[in-house]
Amino acid sequence: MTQVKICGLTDPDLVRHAAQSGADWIGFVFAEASPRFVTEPAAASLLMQVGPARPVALLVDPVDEQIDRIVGLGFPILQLHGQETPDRVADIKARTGKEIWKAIGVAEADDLVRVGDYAAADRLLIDAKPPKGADRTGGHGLAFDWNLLSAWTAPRPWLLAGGLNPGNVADAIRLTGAPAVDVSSGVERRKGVKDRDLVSEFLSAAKHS
Ligand SMILES: O=C(O)c1ccccc1N[C@@H]1O[C@H](COP(=O)(O)O)[C@@H](O)[C@H]1O
Repeated sequence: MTQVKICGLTDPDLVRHAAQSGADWIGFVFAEASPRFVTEPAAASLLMQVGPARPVALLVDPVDEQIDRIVGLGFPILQLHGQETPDRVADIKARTGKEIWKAIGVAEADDLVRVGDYAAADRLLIDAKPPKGADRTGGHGLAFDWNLLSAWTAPRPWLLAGGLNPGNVADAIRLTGAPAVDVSSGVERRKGVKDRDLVSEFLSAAKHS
């Protein structure tokens, strides 16, 4: 069954709802430019609501001090969504011993070549590139051309992200063979505010495809 991450939750009821509805992972965004930003104290309290889902800390080019604080909160998984190099990802893996995900922005076939360099990442998150001049590296609700993945062999476990929603996630899984998917904007009616029904619909569509 396809695994699902719901990312960018800020409300304890929604965290409980996503977990009880079958989300495998729940993501918390520690990037201040994001409309889904959570402070570390807020995250500490949201973490108590994740139930059987696994929490993921989304970080953008984090310094060591931030990493240490986030690990101290109890996050078992760090999603690196900035310009982290393969060496920096390896450093963070060695420093924390935690499960590390590395997001890769894709717009053309060449973008997939460099994923092989990220040998220290436990999982790759294949996402659309942000629009030019954007103030943040993800969470724009934009998809890339999924056909780029149809003949791609992933070097390690991976998730598909970027512009997914309840209406397109089944097609995306069918076309790309993604074993796991990640959504943020596609389960919101207002930017940064998750919608219970859309979260349920997304989980149902992804899990039944
Ligand atoms: O969600 C954000 O605001 C965000 C900010 C900075 C980096 C990444 C962010 N979100 C991640 O972007 C992808 C795709 O999101 P969307 O579904 O297209 O809105 C996803 O991995 C989010 O975790």
